[in-house]
Amino acid sequence: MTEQLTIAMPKGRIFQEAAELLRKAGYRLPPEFDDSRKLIIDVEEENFRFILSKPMDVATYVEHGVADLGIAGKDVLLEEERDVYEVLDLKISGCYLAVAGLPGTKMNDVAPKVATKYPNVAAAYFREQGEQVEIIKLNGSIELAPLIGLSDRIVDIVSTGRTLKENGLVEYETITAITSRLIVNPVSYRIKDERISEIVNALSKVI
Ligand SMILES: Nc1ncnc2c1ncn2[C@@H]1O[C@H](COP(=O)(O)OP(=O)(O)OP(=O)(O)O)[C@@H](O)[C@H]1O
Ligand SMILES: O=P(O)(O)OC[C@H]1O[C@H](OP(=O)(O)OP(=O)(O)O)[C@H](O)[C@@H]1O
Repeated sequence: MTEQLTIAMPKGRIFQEAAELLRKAGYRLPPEFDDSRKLIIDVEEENFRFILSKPMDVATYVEHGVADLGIAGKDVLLEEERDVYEVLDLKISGCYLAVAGLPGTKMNDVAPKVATKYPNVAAAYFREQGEQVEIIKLNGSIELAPLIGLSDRIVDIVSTGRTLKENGLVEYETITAITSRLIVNPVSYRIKDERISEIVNALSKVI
């Protein structure tokens, strides 16, 4: 009997693409994967336990070792800097992080404000540019901030660009490209190396 692997999956946008990739790699996932409110799904045949968490929390479960593996957006990994190994770029859920704002505007000379869901990434980016900014943490609808005068700029995810366009905002700088990654708990990586290598190899072939 092979040892069980616990895999933290992000609910939301990444989930379907990640499930599709696992299926392509030859893993048989039950119908619950397609339509269920369950947060733990055991797949006995593969000896997998899937836990379904918020995307921002995947790396937390993996760092603490309650999940051996996880699938997380690079944006989350940059923001949280968890103690996990990033072993594979799954090349799914592609998007990028950018600085945006109202067109034809300059950042305020005194204490310019930047609204974002990614305060660490944004602070590091502006520090590297030698610009002192005040970071305002928001949890969503980031594009609202410059429209309503809360901030001069935002740092947010852009995918199709539709949200920026429909809100009359423009992109000023691209920070970095984002895809989803396979992450591993460092202890699991040592003690469950065979099973983990197996899944990494299977996924590598279908990326
Ligand atoms: N257009 C996009 N907007 C946001 N995230 C995207 C986009 N495209 C791909 N992603 C990836 O999906 C992840 C976020 O997924 P999702 O939007 O389902 O979660 P969330 O932001 O926690 O959602 P919620 O709005 O429920 O809090 C990001 O970490 C990123 O890697
Ligand atoms: O370039 P686009 O394809 O328009 O995608 C980018 C938008 O999608 C995300 O928001 P989400 O839909 O997750 O809502 P949120 O603002 O509540 O986080 C992101 O924060 C942008 O607002």
